[in-house]
Amino acid sequence: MLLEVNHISKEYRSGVIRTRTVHAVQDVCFKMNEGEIFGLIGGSGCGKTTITKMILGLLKPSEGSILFEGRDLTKLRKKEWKEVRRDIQVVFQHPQMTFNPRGTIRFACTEPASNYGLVKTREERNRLAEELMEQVGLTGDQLKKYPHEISGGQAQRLSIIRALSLNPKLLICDEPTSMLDVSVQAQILSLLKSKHREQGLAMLFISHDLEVVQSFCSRVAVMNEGRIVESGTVKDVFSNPQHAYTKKLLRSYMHY
Ligand SMILES: Nc1ncnc2c1ncn2[C@@H]1O[C@H](COP(=O)(O)OP(=O)(O)OP(=O)(O)O)[C@@H](O)[C@H]1O
Repeated sequence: MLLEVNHISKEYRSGVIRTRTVHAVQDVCFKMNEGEIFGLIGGSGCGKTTITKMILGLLKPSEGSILFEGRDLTKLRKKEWKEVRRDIQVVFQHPQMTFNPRGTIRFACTEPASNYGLVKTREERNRLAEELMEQVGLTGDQLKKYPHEISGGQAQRLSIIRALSLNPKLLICDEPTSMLDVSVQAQILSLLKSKHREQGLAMLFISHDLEVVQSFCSRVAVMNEGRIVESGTVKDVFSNPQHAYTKKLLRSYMHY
């Protein structure tokens, strides 16, 4: 088993005078096999990003455990996290935000591999940058540009390819195509699919785009108000939804 999310919950407390508790994630469980593409769907505010942040160690669950290859991520020390984070990479909705705005594309491409000492010399960095650019169909002269000077689709392709330069076992895709127009979406999905095939990459694919999830994922979990209300193979969930919320979600998608 690659990832086991066991009964995790997360509460946020906000407000100073009138404190308010938001139960963002409640008793969520799911498992992912090596090389699997697992979809997480649900409406806005249902807790998808909170789950992502907990898997990445950016937030600590209030309860529960997250096992990655059998290691409990909620108990790792900072130094141990650096090792694990090489195996768990993430692609966000807004790729530009993941790049340092003052660094060139050349710097952005090679930053993760440099941080892990995979490329050391200037020549190695340049070679890697050119290789990565080629893989996403960008030309060498774009290496001198800054992140804001390339298109959203180009930036997303780069953020994927640079995350994959570390050869991770799990890629978390948090709404990776929702800001892009349809033709660019297709390019991103085909890039992800080919990496899944070539590298046996597992993906946790978070999206509210049911069409994409249906064509891309093998299993899916449906979230509503912080809880998983239903999960199963994409085929079963989409053809025979059991929970009222799933039926409602699918009705708007395929006139169920
Ligand atoms: N830092 C925070 N403080 C207080 N409440 C928060 C915080 N972050 C998220 N929440 C609340 O927790 C709930 C879950 O948020 P989360 O961002 O995980 O949902 P989501 O499914 O990713 O939503 P979206 O699709 O809109 O990004 C929401 O009600 C949100 O308002």
